[in-house]
Amino acid sequence: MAQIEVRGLFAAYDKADVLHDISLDVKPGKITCLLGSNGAGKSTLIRAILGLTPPHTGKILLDGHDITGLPTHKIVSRGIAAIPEGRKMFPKLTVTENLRLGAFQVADNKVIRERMDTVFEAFPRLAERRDQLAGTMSGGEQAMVSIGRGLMGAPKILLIDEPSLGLSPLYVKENFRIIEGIREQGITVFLVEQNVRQTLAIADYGYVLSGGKLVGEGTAAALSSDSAVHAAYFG
Ligand SMILES: Nc1ncnc2c1ncn2[C@@H]1O[C@H](COP(=O)(O)OP(=O)(O)OP(=O)(O)O)[C@@H](O)[C@H]1O
Repeated sequence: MAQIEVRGLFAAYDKADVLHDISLDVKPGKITCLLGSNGAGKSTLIRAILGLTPPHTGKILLDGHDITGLPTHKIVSRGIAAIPEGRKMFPKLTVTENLRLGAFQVADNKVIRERMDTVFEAFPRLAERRDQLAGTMSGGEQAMVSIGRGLMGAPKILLIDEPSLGLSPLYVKENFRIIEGIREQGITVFLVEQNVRQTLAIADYGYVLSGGKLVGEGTAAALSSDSAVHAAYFG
């Protein structure tokens, strides 16, 4: 069974229709990607899953339970964490303080310390810079803080919105390697991206969104050799 099932979803902002009849599955322990160019509706789908932009038609199931229309805090408390586009963080707080905020619902300091140790193991650079103000870190390091903060909630599912945005190729490579490591920990990943080549190199399965509609899907290997995907994204 898929961990997230989206069925016949339509979503709109006021009168502007954005998503049309979206159905997709996010399988447990896999990296599922959603590829699409600017304005395709990728972030809107993440918002719909999180209950921030509830769909006007269609359903979203989490582990077989209907979560459509639930408030965001209830959805998040069922084990979904989201890493927003643009590495939103608190620039005047240290790395440790930013990470701590990712576990705000946890009262036990021992649990918090253990989770932080796990994050520092995954990101040795954050361990070295744990007392640095996050706003003074490089873009790639801020991306690590952002992913690390998501992991502090010990999610079952991580929704990641365009982690490669604005990063140098070296940092993109490093962050994508980290996302592969997240899958190795058994965490389900839904990765929304424009960077087709790098995304398909780590994903298991993918969907292609264009103008708010799904125009393709398949295994990462199949999508890599799909002529329509190539025409749309590789030029
Ligand atoms: N709050 C909003 N109110 C009205 N329209 C919106 C709002 N947010 C997004 N849109 C519109 O919805 C469409 C899809 O936007 P969305 O952010 O989901 O696309 P995206 O694929 O994530 O794009 P990008 O890669 O540029 O972030 C766009 O036409 C955008 O202008």
